[in-house]
Amino acid sequence: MANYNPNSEVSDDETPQIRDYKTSGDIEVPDRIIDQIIGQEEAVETVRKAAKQRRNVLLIGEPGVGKSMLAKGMAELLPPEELQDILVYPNMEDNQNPLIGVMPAGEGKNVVTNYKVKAKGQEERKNMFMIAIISLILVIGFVMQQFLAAIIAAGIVFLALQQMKPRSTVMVPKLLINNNKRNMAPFVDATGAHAGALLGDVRHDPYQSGGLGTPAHERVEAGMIHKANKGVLYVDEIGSMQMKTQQELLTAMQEKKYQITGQSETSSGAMVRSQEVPCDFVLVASGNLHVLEGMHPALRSRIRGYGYEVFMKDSMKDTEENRDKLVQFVAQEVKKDGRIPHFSKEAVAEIIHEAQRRAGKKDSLTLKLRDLGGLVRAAGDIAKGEKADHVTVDHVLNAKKLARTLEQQIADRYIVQKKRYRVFKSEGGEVGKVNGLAIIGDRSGIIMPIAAEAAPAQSKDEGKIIATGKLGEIAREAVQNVSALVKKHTGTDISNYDIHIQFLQSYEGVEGDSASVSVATAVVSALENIPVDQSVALTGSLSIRGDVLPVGGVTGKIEAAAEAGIRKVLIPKSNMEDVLIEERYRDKIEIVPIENLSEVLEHTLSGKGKKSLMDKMQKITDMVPHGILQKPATH
Ligand SMILES: Nc1ncnc2c1ncn2[C@@H]1O[C@H](COP(=O)(O)OP(=O)(O)OP(=O)(O)O)[C@@H](O)[C@H]1O
Repeated sequence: MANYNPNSEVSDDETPQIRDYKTSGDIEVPDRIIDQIIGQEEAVETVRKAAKQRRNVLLIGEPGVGKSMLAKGMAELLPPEELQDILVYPNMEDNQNPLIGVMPAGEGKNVVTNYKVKAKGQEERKNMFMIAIISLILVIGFVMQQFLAAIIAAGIVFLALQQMKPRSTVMVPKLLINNNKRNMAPFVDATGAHAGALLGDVRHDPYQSGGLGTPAHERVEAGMIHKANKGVLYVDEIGSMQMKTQQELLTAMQEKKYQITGQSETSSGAMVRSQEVPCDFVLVASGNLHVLEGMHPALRSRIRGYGYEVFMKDSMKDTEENRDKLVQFVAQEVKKDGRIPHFSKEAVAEIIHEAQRRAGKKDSLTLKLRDLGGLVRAAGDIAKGEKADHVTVDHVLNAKKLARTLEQQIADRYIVQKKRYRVFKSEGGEVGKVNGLAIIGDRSGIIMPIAAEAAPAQSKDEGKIIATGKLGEIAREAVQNVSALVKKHTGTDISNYDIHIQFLQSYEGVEGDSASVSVATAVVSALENIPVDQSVALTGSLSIRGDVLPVGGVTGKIEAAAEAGIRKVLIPKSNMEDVLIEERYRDKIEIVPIENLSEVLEHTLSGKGKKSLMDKMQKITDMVPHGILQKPATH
């Protein structure tokens, strides 16, 4: 693995020497979608196997990691020679039950053409007959010098024949599924489709009686399950599909054929029901883990029993081989976009650097490639706007500033607003108030100020923990965890107090489980009446033993703290290797690794009372060397 230090500026010798190329334009992009999928080797392998055996697949994973790409790739692997055309014929015996014809792809069009020729011939013969009769009447009338009578008689005969003229006996079938000239099995994305679009429908006809209406067979519309016959039917977020529709989907999957009927009960289409229409598709369902909750159990068990379930990766190891794949990814995205210039080698390296940052953990590269593709396009647009020959590092850096996600923009606004209204401070000391850190969305950090107040318990039996809002549960848990520690080591019994916890102006989308260390600090400060240094912000999850456990999104949190003017940030020691903050923040903020609550208090508490509390704790630590409150490390 090349010694690529992401925390330093990209320079020549740090640029991954992955391939001999000048710009991404020199990189070959594979033709097949399946070969373009990066970092999901197991999933690709499974899909290859599933395609061979025509098995259904359930893909579970984060958004934008390549689920729909895999489904498309699978369609490419299915044999196109099996494709069929499907025709709907009128049923002379039962108009409401149109007949279905299936033939190899390409033949359907010829059949319809033959029928049209026949129908046209029949129509022409009928018209000739009518013209002959009318001409005869007119000739006889003229010969008998009865002009008016002849014209009237011709008119009456014309109308009578028109009225009596039987409907053409040759009714042209409708080409329901046309696979003519298709060189790949169909890929049909049925995400969010309603029942009619998915299962087929029969259109309403207001003139259904009296012979004026459109024949039933012409009103039959194929559903996506039929269009996906011999190909792939892809349904993302399958759990949000109505249960009844999922049930019907399962039936179609098992039977491999499904009758088409009008989906609306009040429509005349509901009276029509076609013969069974083939729908021999492979289902590729996808979504995140929550999707399983909304999934019909029988459908899930069908896939489990007769198919494959795949959990997609959201990051890959940071190896030279995998960085190579990201080079290919950049080339692919540029080619797919078709309008932006190619990337210089250094600009590609900057994208790889961003992939490392976005992975949020040590030695990893993100596989949330839809988002990374967004950065590629944004940088490309900037370069194109400047009429540059290729995209440079500066273009990528500018794109990172400009193409901020919604969550990043919300996070920025939060910082500005909270600063303006002084919801948090970045200097001085305050009792019971802590600058916690949280993440919104994927990786955007925000300051989440937490305030605690301790008052003697109102109830005689036991004090209460009063914490409201979405994060209340986390606060209660954190206080419960810390209560044993506090009692044992400071002598203060939390149960004698009512503890109020408030997340100041917290945002609903915040992931809060990493706030427990901050909550505990706020509570200790409030109970002991010792101020907390407001130039410090912290994140970490607290165990009941007082250990600080790792959390997610440390890079985003540290950057948010630096942005907010905080000078020191405490993060779990085990997260240190996940830190990949941008160069511009490096001198602004000190990052301190913490392992236990003692260290947290050592770095956060300030002023009067701190020394005596720490001394008290130190004594106990000396007595219990491997206890919960270990000796604070010196940093
Ligand atoms: N593993 C990957 N390899 C290459 N490109 C990828 C990969 N994952 C995502 N992409 C890029 O991101 C785009 C979106 O990916 P895709 O639609 O397959 O994601 P998804 O997992 O289906 O997401 P969602 O569930 O939100 O639809 C792709 O068109 C491709 O440009």
